[in-house]
Amino acid sequence: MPVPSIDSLPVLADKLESSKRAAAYRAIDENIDFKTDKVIGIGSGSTVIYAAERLGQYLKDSEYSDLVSEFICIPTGFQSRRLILDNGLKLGSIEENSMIDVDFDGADEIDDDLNLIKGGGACLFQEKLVSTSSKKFIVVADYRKKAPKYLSTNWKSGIPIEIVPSAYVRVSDDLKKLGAKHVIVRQGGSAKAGPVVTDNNNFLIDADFGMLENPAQLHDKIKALVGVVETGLFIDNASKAYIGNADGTVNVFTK
Ligand SMILES: O=C(CO)[C@H](O)[C@H](O)COP(=O)(O)O
Repeated sequence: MPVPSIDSLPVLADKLESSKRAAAYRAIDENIDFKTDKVIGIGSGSTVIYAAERLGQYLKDSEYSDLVSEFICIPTGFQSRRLILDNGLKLGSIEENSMIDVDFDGADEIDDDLNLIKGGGACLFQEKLVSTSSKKFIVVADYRKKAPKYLSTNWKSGIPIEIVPSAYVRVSDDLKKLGAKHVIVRQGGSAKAGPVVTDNNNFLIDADFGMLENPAQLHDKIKALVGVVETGLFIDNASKAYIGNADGTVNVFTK
């Protein structure tokens, strides 16, 4: 079955979903070299669902199927493993494939320099492991994610930080000393009494530092705290961002 052209797709009733699908489909169409790429990163969240779906469409197209069936897809967590398997793609591990050709992932906020806040879906450590192991890291997102200037303008939940569970009091105190206005250990809400536990059996802290004029410097300071595994600030990592609009058009930002 040939890969459907983006223009021929039925319009989705939900404009936000349309924008995510348009961004992810175009990102896949324009950033995989089907002849030379072999190892593909598949991130987490609701937008990357459409990236895995598009790759699944290529798998069913006889012109591409032999090549795509040989692709090894590297997940960034439990949800992304399922996306790979549910779309018929070959699941691989980062232990066996430490060099990734191209990675597709979502973001919670994106600034003009393509610095990102990630971790809204609690997968930031594996997302960073995969994105920083990739020759190209392509961000797929909807129109709500572009910061007018500074990160933490639209994303108000704070910077997600993965921490070793026993260090949560110490790291919370240290983050306040670094200037965080509000620090919480992320809770499971009605789905779980107590903290969210990541795919790596760690906790997450969301730390609100207000708008970030120098995200690189803040990342370095947080990363240096004892107990911090990784921060959700992705600095100088993304190669391009595909941001879908409500009308189905897509803006592409390049570094
Ligand atoms: O960082 C993430 C998960 O840890 C996601 O990529 C981020 O939250 C974006 O998700 P969505 O595409 O659902 O907006």
